[in-house]
Amino acid sequence: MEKLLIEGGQALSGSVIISGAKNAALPILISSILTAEQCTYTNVPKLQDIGITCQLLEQFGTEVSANGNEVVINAGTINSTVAPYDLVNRMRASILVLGPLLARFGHAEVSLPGGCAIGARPVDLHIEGLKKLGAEITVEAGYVNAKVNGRLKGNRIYMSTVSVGATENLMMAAALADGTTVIENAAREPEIVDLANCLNKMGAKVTGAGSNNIEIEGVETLHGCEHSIMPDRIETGTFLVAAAVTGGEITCLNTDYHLVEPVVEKLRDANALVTWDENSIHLDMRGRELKAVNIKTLPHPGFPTDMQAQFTMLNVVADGVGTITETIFENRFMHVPELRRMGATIQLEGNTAICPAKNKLMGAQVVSTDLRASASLVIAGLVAEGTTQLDEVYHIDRGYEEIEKKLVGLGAKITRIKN
Ligand SMILES: CC(=O)N[C@H]1[C@@H](OP(=O)(O)OP(=O)(O)OC[C@H]2O[C@@H](n3ccc(=O)[nH]c3=O)[C@H](O)[C@@H]2O)O[C@H](CO)[C@@H](O)[C@@H]1O
Ligand SMILES: C=C(OP(=O)(O)O)C(=O)O
Repeated sequence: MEKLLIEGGQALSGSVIISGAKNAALPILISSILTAEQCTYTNVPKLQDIGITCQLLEQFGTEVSANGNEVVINAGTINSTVAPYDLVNRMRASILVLGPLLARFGHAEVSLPGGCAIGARPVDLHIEGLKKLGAEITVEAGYVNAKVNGRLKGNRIYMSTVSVGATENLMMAAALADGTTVIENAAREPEIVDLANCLNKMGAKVTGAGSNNIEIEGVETLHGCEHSIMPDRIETGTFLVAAAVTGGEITCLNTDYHLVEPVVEKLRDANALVTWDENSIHLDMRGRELKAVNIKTLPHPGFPTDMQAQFTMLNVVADGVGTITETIFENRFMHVPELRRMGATIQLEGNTAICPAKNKLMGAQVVSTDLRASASLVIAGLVAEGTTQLDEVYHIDRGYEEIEKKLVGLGAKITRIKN
């Protein structure tokens, strides 16, 4: 198992290039299933989850070639519509293959992803939505078996809970359906907009992405495309928080302020000086006292749950009382016991984490439990006195491209130990 060793005490300083967004790249790579023509994607982050997605696509018979941050996929050669448990259980977003496989081939057999460290994460909305489009679906022996006679049929789908993944799955399925689909109470995340833009380049007719009513006029076939993945707003936010917490000064390049507005607002509440231009964001915390903030996670454009752990960590070392309420996932405070091992005082009351006062952290051996929990522990290691050993770093490799290389470039002392 690989570990990260982090020597605390360096203020981050300099520029960092932000990678393409994991959460946009996953559905977009999967959308290649919808066409028999070649699709070329650029600015794809080199991440463990991208590797698993490529393996999953290859398992269907798709031809995939990756060169740096470019991935070329030809799904004209698909000869299987089965997504097996051993790949799906390594990455929950694998469930996104269900809609595209069903829409193009009329059948799909996809393992249920199951829960993960942050919550039960059911897929009922994906299944109910596809049924509304005319699919016959049964769940047996841990697999979702879906089929349709002929094409899926466009319909009105009201989502009782705002779900990013279900919105994406249904958008992709509806793109090849017969007739028009309207997804009401759709998720509004920027990654949904990136997927819609990519689908439209393939000849789909999607309007309203980014609002809570998305309309998809189905077409008979889609064609290949070239698409550059949007910047990762969560990676951007994570570097900004790391710079704020260490009292540093950084510029995030190849990103977009509009993607991280809710995060930047909270950094300003925390007393950071933040400025931006068209594709960079600058944060300066030198000589400024970090202040605790109050946050409630919400679907976009609210504050993103994927930045909750990093801000919980910020509150641990900030002046004043900070309160963080998690409303999206029922178990997303796995970082709290690990932060406590480093000296953090955090009270957990239901779905709220209260940091009553400023703490001084000491390096310790801690363990990654999930992707963003790991990010918060890396940030903790950057400010703690002494050395922090972060175990099970594969979690962080799911979502941060070359994390230690980027941090070292900003002056951090961090090394990876490969056993
Ligand atoms: C690959 C990807 O893009 N992952 C993101 C995506 O996950 P994901 O798409 O899995 O998250 P959802 O938006 O679907 O989940 C939101 C809430 O809806 C619930 N739910 C979801 C589907 C369903 O069928 N039934 C149901 O009850 C979930 O348990 C959760 O409580 O959005 C989350 C919320 O912004 C982010 O934290 C993840 O980083
Ligand atoms: C929860 C996350 O991802 P996933 O949905 O892939 O587990 C995340 O990116 O923070």
